[in-house]
Amino acid sequence: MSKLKIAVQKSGRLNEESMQILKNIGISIDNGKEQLKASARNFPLEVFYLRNGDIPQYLRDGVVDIAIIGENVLIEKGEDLPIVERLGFSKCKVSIAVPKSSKAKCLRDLEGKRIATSYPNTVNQFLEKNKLTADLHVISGSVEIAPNIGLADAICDIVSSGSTLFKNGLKEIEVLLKSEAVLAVSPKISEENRVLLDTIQFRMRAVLKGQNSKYVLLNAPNEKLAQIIKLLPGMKSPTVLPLDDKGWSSVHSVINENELWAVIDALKDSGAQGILVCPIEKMVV
Ligand SMILES: Nc1ncnc2c1ncn2[C@@H]1O[C@H](COP(=O)(O)OP(=O)(O)OP(=O)(O)O)[C@@H](O)[C@H]1O
Ligand SMILES: O=P(O)(O)OC[C@H]1O[C@H](OP(=O)(O)OP(=O)(O)O)[C@H](O)[C@@H]1O
Ligand SMILES: [Mg+2]
Repeated sequence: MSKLKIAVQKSGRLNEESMQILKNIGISIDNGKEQLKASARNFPLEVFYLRNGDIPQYLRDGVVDIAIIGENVLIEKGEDLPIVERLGFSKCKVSIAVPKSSKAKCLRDLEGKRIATSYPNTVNQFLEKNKLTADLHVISGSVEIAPNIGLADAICDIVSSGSTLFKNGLKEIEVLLKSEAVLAVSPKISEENRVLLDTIQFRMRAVLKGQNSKYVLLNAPNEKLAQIIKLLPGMKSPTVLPLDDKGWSSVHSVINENELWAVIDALKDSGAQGILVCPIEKMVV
């Protein structure tokens, strides 16, 4: 029987959450991180532990069928590779920053200047689009130090909380792209393995949808029910059950996490009491 081959980052920021997603979709991996390759016990899946930056080439060559990878790395090295799922973690930006004392306020002020980066293709594409030229210095890490040691006038690197920029006396002047972990696919995946991928994607969507939603239970006086139900769309419509206390009902529904607090405020204003919010593990719609 054919096995689906998935690449995950061997170690680093993506590893833990990538393995957690596989666990959440019910796949248990024999612990073989040291072996660089491991098999799933209960699904036809092989896990390859690789460097994030090497994964686009492995996908292109068909060495692996799918991968959990930073979108920024795909934009830098694998724009030809399709993304089939956005996984919602490792969110970051790729930005241009300059020393706080610099007069440069936007990309235009960097014409002819030196930019240090680990993302040369991303920077070059952006410069070309804006009809600018700059002198790129490609370095593989600790990019934020480059202006302080006189190597560059600006940098282009990953920004998340902004604390690395702050600690190095830099300010962001341009966001080139926003990134998160994604599921990417090899153009060489076989038909047989695509069927396995469909199963993985179905399960991942159920987990992601669950993570973005909350199960809400509340008590409401019956005369306020109509108003309260209007605030709660639910998966189909809210469940309404009578309470032992005559004149009261229990209302159950599902709410998107982004809207949660606004809806709770409205529910309270409409007379809802005893509001409980519970996590949802999986949600199949
Ligand atoms: N500070 C951050 N906050 C959020 N996400 C980040 C941050 N830094 C990196 N990432 C994301 O996590 C991915 C992996 O980053 P990490 O630093 O672990 O590895 P890397 O050095 O880019 O890759 P490699 O595995 O090739 O060594 C990045 O490609 C990016 O998508
Ligand atoms: O805005 P912040 O929250 O400070 O995050 C940004 C920093 O995080 C990443 O480095 P990382 O810690 O992964 O180290 P690395 O350069 O060794 O990969 C990235 O290269 C930035 O330096
Ligand atoms: Mg890093």
